[in-house]
Amino acid sequence: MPTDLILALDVPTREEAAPILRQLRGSLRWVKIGLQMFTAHGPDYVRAVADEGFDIFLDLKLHDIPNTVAKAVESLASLPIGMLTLHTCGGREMMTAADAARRATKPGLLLLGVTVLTSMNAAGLAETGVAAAPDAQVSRLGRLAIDSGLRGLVCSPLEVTALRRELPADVQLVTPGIRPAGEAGGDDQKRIMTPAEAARAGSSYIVVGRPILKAPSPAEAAAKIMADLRGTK
Ligand SMILES: O=c1ccn([C@@H]2O[C@H](COP(=O)(O)O)[C@@H](O)[C@H]2O)c(=O)[nH]1
Repeated sequence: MPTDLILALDVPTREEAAPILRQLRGSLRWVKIGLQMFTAHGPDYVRAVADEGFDIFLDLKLHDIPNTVAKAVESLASLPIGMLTLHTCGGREMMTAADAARRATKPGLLLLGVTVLTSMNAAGLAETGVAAAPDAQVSRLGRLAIDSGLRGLVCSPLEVTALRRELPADVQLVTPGIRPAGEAGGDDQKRIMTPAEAARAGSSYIVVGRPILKAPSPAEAAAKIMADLRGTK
């Protein structure tokens, strides 16, 4: 399957998001609504963006005790979402409970396990008590997630080649940490690749926020990234 683009809609207001969505309607399928927009505008905003014709990736990165996460999945099941994230470091019991709730309430939902945030490097991991290198920790958490019933992961594109060797072929690998050539550095993302590199590595989807949102023309920036993705297939 060709790699597809997901726009991370990380802006403060609906008014700021509206012209960006208007420009991308018809060319872009997936929009990621994350903590910034969800905490400000809530479930109604998810419904509103879906009503505009976009598929929704709800990136809430759930991480709590198993019962609480399972109940959150049940509550979110009434929303028009196609993907939802939880943190794999919540452990096997939490992921199994979340997946059981998904099967019972919204079987078509793809639950994605966030492995190691793309803003973390080895030094950052070590500060949290994780001695493993990021790629080793991603492999460990990725295998645990798939073993717990999940069919998709969020990781850096740098880890995709190794995960493709280790995991079943149908596992969806969603990769933020994308920076177009010449745009690397100067922000919080640490484990990065260009769109074309991520596609060649085997990402199912790439997630891009600021390189599109802060571009003089978000529509042109997104079109360029989509052309880069098509050029790799
Ligand atoms: O490990 C992760 C998990 C999620 N994200 C999210 O992706 C986007 C990336 O946005 P950029 O502006 O392109 O950096 C953002 O919404 C993050 O919450 C991630 O970056 N890394």
